[in-house]
Amino acid sequence: MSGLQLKDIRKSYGAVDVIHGIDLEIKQGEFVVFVGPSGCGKSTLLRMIAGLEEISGGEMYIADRLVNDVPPSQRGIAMVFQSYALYPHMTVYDNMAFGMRIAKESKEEIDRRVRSAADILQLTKYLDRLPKALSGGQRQRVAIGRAICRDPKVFLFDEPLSNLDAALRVATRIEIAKLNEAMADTTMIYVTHDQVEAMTLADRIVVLSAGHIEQVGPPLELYERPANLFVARFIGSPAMNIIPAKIVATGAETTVELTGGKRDVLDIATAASENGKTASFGVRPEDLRVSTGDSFLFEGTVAIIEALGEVTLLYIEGLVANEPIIAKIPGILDIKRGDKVRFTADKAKLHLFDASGKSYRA
Ligand SMILES: Nc1ncnc2c1ncn2[C@@H]1O[C@H](COP(=O)(O)OP(=O)(O)OP(=O)(O)O)[C@@H](O)[C@H]1O
Repeated sequence: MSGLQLKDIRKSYGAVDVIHGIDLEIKQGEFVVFVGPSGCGKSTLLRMIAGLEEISGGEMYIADRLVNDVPPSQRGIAMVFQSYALYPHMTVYDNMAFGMRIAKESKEEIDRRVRSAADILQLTKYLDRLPKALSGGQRQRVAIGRAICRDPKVFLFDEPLSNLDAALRVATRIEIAKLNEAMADTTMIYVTHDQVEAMTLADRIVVLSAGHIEQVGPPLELYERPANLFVARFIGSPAMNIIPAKIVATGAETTVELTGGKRDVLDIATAASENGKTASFGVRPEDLRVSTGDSFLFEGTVAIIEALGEVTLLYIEGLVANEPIIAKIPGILDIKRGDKVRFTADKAKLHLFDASGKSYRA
């Protein structure tokens, strides 16, 4: 049984098209994270799944039932927002029980579900408290608990951790990961700006840009094999370094000439027709190593050093105009500002994209 199916889903506000035809199948029990730059349509898509926004075109199925015209309350979904929206005058217990009381569930069933949700979220000892006597993280857990009590088929999260401070974010993120394990049959869809949340929580990440899907896949697949420049730059922090290049030899391996004239051989196959074309050479900051020998990918002058103890970030100038190349090297380095440094990386970690941004590896 399919958890959720989106077929050519579209959204327009008047004459403005914001979602341009999304096709996506989400399995029951899967945890899917939507990421993308501000304004790409993540929230709009989530709100269409919830039934809070009308669908302008296409078909949406939840558990194999067409839901385009089904009201939110009958879709079997529960949504958790960044603002927890608890009732301030009600205890934690009553906040969690509220929806079930409206739905006229029996007292016993309400009690069973509230206590089970409180147990999963470690809220049992707070059940008699009012929201004002809870921390932000605890309040967000109550909001999640309230959603669990509805026993949804699909759980939607719209940046649920963005109002929490750093330590609480981590703790609540771990709670959500545990919740996902405890509710293995419940499909979860999660919108975030946070790379770590996306990478750690998702079974699959959906990268959106300007109302369409750029790539869908497990987090490490997107990290290791981005299908295009957009995904390469979006997944990973600091972002992948991109150096303009020209293809000068093709075949099972490809030789490129970087801006500045250095030639490198990549173990990426290209067709003869690609010879002479402009391309983008990519390497992640954490994949770069300082080279002491004659073999290196490129060299540049160190403009800024950020020594964080655990790692050192080197900002290298002289290769790409107005955009330093960043190297993230473990430990503390004996390198000074102004030093000329050569860098290398494993061949398997190098990326090459064509002029339209498509990866030659994919
Ligand atoms: N009611 C509306 N009328 C017109 N345009 C809208 C409306 N709501 C959203 N939009 C537009 O739709 C696009 C998608 O918005 P949406 O909020 O889904 O983006 P998002 O990816 O969630 O952004 P953010 O990360 O900033 O929350 C944006 O360009 C936005 O300006």
